[in-house]
Amino acid sequence: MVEPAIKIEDLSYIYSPETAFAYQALSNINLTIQGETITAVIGHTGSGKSTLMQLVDGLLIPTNGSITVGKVKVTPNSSKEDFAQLRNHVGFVFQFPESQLFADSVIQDVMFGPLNLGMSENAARRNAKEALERLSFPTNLYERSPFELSGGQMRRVAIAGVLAMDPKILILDEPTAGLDPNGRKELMQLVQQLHEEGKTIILITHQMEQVAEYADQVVALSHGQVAFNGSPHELFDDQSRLQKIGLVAPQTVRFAQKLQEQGVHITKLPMNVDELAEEIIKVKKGMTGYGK
Ligand SMILES: Nc1ncnc2c1ncn2[C@@H]1O[C@H](COP(=O)(O)OP(=O)(O)OP(=O)(O)O)[C@@H](O)[C@H]1O
Repeated sequence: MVEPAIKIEDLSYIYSPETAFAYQALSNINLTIQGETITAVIGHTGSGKSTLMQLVDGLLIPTNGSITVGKVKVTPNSSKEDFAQLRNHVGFVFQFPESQLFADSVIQDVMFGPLNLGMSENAARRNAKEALERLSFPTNLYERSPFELSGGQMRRVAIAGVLAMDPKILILDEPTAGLDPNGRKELMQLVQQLHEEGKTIILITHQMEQVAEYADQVVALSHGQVAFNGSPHELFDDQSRLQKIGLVAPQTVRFAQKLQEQGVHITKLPMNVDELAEEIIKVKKGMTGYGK
């Protein structure tokens, strides 16, 4: 059994506390995220997803409660070193991470994080090359300015910069935003591959298709609280709960539910197109059918 990667207990966060602008963004969050899983964090705009993930990455200090990642536990009274340790375990790929590229060359940009962690020049270069290779980034572009690259290539360089630090946990904030369909598919294949290599992945997303297809666990936030925590199947199976949190099931699920309304027996809610096709083939072969 894999250890929990992240344990969040009674976590609250208030922006600008004790001022006229004080705003409670998170209240009493209790969550466990298992290691080596893909967890989707979803919820309406302003529900608190980014705030929660910045806390998990040690970029914000909790107002109350605690976050434990491996042997590191941070509370409102933890030291700067504790927060720095948390950041060593967790890599955060921000939305549109390419906007944070800055170095003169691709390789220099990707080496920045490892060097910052105190690695030697050689070790940082090795890690950077490995990360770029893993992202199938062309070697002949390593010395190119990141600003001369295409949008998809820039995104890869930015992600490589985080991977080069080899974090056990990887948070990706809307990683496919702004990419074309091919770019989206390639990026999600990479996410799947990193997961298979043992990384714990947290995906902040508004795309229910991604949740259904890739997530093992889904955490839905609503107004700074956990409104749902379970499997995608459990989430999409309960239409009234979905409506209450303001979410819409992915098309494959809605299609199957429409068939169910017509009396067609569906053996399993399909989480992707392949599973939907399987269900339709079963109906066609008469293995299932009306009301069976
Ligand atoms: N620096 C800040 N100061 C004050 N309030 C903030 C700050 N950052 C975020 N908030 C507020 O906290 C709440 C949660 O914001 P957060 O960015 O975590 O939501 P989100 O779910 O990530 O939204 P989105 O999907 O739009 O990215 C929102 O009401 C937001 O306006």
